[in-house]
Amino acid sequence: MLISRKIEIDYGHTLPNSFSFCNQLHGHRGVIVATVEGPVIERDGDAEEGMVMDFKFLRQIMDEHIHDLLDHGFAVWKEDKEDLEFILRRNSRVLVTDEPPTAEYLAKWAFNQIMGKLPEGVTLKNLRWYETPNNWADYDGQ
Ligand SMILES: Nc1nc2c(c(=O)[nH]1)N=C([C@H](O)[C@H](O)COP(=O)(O)OP(=O)(O)OP(=O)(O)O)CN2
Repeated sequence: MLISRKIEIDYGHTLPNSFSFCNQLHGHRGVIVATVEGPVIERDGDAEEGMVMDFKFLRQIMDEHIHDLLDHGFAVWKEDKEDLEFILRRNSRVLVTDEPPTAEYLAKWAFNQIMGKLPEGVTLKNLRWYETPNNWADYDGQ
């Protein structure tokens, strides 16, 4: 059985080599959807009986390992020296990325952030990162 949980964060980024306005310092209301798979718990009297896992716990994992690292923060590429220097001076919440902080990169980053944090028997199947309501990336670990 698959279940999904969505969280939303506000973050800034820039793609310095982009030919479009994405090369500006700008922000997004990111929407992040984690889809996990596991058996439905059937233990009588278990607080999670009838669930793959409690949505509440999935949210806690996403909040701690994604939201709390980037919400109201800025994702900046390590090679983008000029912006990196400014952002590190200006912001206390900064995600320094190995590659340009595209939706693709952030989907992979978020997947890896929560992959090993799930309960036994529950696996992360997909991480969807909406950069805008119309633009998103999916990462399934491949
Ligand atoms: N494959 C990717 N393409 C682009 C990315 C990306 O992460 N992966 N990012 C950007 C920009 O950061 C930009 O924020 C998105 O630009 P745009 O397509 O103009 O988004 P809009 O929300 O303005 O588009 P709508 O169609 O109005 O939703 C660019 N490309």
